[in-house]
Amino acid sequence: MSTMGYLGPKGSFSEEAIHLFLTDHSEFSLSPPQLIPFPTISRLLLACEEKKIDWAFIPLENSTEGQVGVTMDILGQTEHLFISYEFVQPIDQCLLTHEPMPLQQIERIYSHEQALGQCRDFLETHLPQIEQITCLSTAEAAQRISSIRENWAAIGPRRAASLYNLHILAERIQDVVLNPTRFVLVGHRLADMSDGNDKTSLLIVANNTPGSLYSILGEFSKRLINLTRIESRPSKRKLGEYVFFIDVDGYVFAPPIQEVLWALREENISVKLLGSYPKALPDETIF
Ligand SMILES: O=C(O)C(=O)C[C@]1(C(=O)O)C=C[C@@H](O)C=C1
Repeated sequence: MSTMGYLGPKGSFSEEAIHLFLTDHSEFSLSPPQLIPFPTISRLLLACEEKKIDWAFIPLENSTEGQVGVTMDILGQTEHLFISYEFVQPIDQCLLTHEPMPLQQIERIYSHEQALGQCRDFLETHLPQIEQITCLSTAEAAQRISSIRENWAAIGPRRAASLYNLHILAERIQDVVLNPTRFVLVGHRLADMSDGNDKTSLLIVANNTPGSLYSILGEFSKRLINLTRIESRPSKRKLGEYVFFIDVDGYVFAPPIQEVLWALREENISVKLLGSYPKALPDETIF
């Protein structure tokens, strides 16, 4: 039986998404993986890198709050991991308490930083000046408040309420109704080419010289390769130095992408392949 890790404990958005992902992907149905919760995304990815687990299912970005920095940084540092699938899941945030109570009675609010960020307007409007406590996941927040009978609240998934015996005081409190998160499944080998609807994720370290990013993007543009995402993260070496996460349409062994990789190598630009995998959503989908 294979093993698949996720950000736990039970009742996290990651756990909810992993179940839906597995239902959608029949290739896992003959022999469903054993699901293993991890307390942090770093530990999860490092366990996968060290081959203690076969797969890691991790959040990468959210439409409201943006990139999950830790996922991007560690994916950039690991050497033997590839993104094999992506999965997009709508996220509805709930306000969870022990029992029904007026909002004004809440004294503290616990959640994961992504969830707090996704509900910033709600918190500013309805719970200004309330102490916010950042937890390792939304489910960990629900678990923490469930064991202490204070006027504390957690923000997290609806399912966490039933698992941790909490009351749902408010639903869909995220600032934007459509609030999808993109998760990726990371494993040890490059995925095979699919039916032609693949994308390739690359990490590119641009030189800090005039026009460097422009010339990198030019290599894709010259070959009519469509870029679907470009994000930067600090290089962590020097203030103002960045690395770029670029997603492009196509499988990595497609000749135009191979030509770009050769051209960049000739310009001494370092490129790391993060994976080539089937796109989760058709191009025209607006979430
Ligand atoms: O805290 C959780 O429940 C998670 O699974 C993590 C996470 C994230 O890091 O993006 C997953 C989906 C939501 O966007 C909020 C939190």
